[in-house]
Amino acid sequence: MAEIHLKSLAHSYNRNAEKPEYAIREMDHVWHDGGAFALLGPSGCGKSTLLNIISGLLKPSDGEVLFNGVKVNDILPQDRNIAQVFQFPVVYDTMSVFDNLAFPLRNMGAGDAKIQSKVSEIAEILELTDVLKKKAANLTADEKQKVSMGRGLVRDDVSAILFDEPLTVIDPQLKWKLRRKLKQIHQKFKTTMVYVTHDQLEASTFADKIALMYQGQVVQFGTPRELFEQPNHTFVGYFIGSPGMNFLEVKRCEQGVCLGDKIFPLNDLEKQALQMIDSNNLKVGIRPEFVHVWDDADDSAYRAEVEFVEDLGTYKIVSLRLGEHLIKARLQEDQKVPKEHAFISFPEQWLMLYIDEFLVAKDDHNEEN
Ligand SMILES: Nc1ncnc2c1ncn2[C@@H]1O[C@H](COP(=O)(O)OP(=O)(O)OP(=O)(O)O)[C@@H](O)[C@H]1O
Repeated sequence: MAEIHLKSLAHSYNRNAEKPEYAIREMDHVWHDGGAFALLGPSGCGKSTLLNIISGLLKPSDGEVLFNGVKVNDILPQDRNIAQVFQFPVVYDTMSVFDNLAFPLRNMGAGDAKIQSKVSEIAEILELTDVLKKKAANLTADEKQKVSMGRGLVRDDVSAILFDEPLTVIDPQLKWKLRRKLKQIHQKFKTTMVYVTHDQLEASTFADKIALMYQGQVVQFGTPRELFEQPNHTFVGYFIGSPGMNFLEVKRCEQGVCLGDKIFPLNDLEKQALQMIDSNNLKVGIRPEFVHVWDDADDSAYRAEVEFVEDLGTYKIVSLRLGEHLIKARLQEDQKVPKEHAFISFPEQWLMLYIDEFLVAKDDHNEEN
């Protein structure tokens, strides 16, 4: 197992072009030894590129990849001791399921007893025991992908296991089950695992920590809760949550920042940041879950017009018009649904200030990044 450090890493597929474009923009990132991580982000943000750089399928144009402090840039993929599971099954059709699973172990010279016990163990977890003797060619697509995953999981001496959207071809029912199984496997073997996905639910159920990528960089690395409660960039706010965070453009005013004639009070750190950074790109962000919706006026509440209500079964999302802004609020099942207008307020604790799209921390306890 290994700690994987990406040091001043950058990658361009057309580095020699007059104006090279960077799929990975310079970044530093550490995947700690033994963690279960998700690499989450929209299509084209650079997830697969990053994974292929770690496994060695791609050589970065700049920077270093370090495994436990040792530079591996020039080490071939097969010598990096990494297992990689791809989006589509990679199995040997002519071999039995047992032989497919045994393949990585035989390659490393494992003895028969070890092969037998590891293959049985992994087959049992992935519910492949009944098909061990079957030819891989005769399996369903789901089963083939389980075999592919099993081949990634069967060795316990790997530095890391990289999963590149491994559940794409899997039936939705089984997807959920396999995610739980992967989590169990991680808890049992504690191998460093990096799981690429563009699905936030998949990332949150699998990973202890999520690296959210945007335009070739990791913009936030934290627990699912940290990404939800304190998105450190407006993109994280938009991308995480369903629906995403509300952002309101605000202006500087004497007591803090203002939306029309309403003042959003700031704490000392936020005020300091506002003084230090000379920018008028100012936004406040609040999650729909934290917007309070009232029937009656109150000093701190804004009157907003109800535009529409979406009923999502166990909760409702109400869209409220406040001047030029459309604000979404999440109402619990038992909450009264406003008809034409409502009063909304934003609890200070959950109101975040963004300057030039970056969060101004409310306190000094910076999360490890
Ligand atoms: N082989 C390649 N040659 C040139 N450009 C590439 C190549 N592979 C990827 N790119 C570009 O690099 C950027 C990052 O792509 P990458 O596939 O890493 O993103 P991704 O986040 O994995 O996307 P997806 O979720 O759609 O797979 C994109 O702009 C893509 O067009």
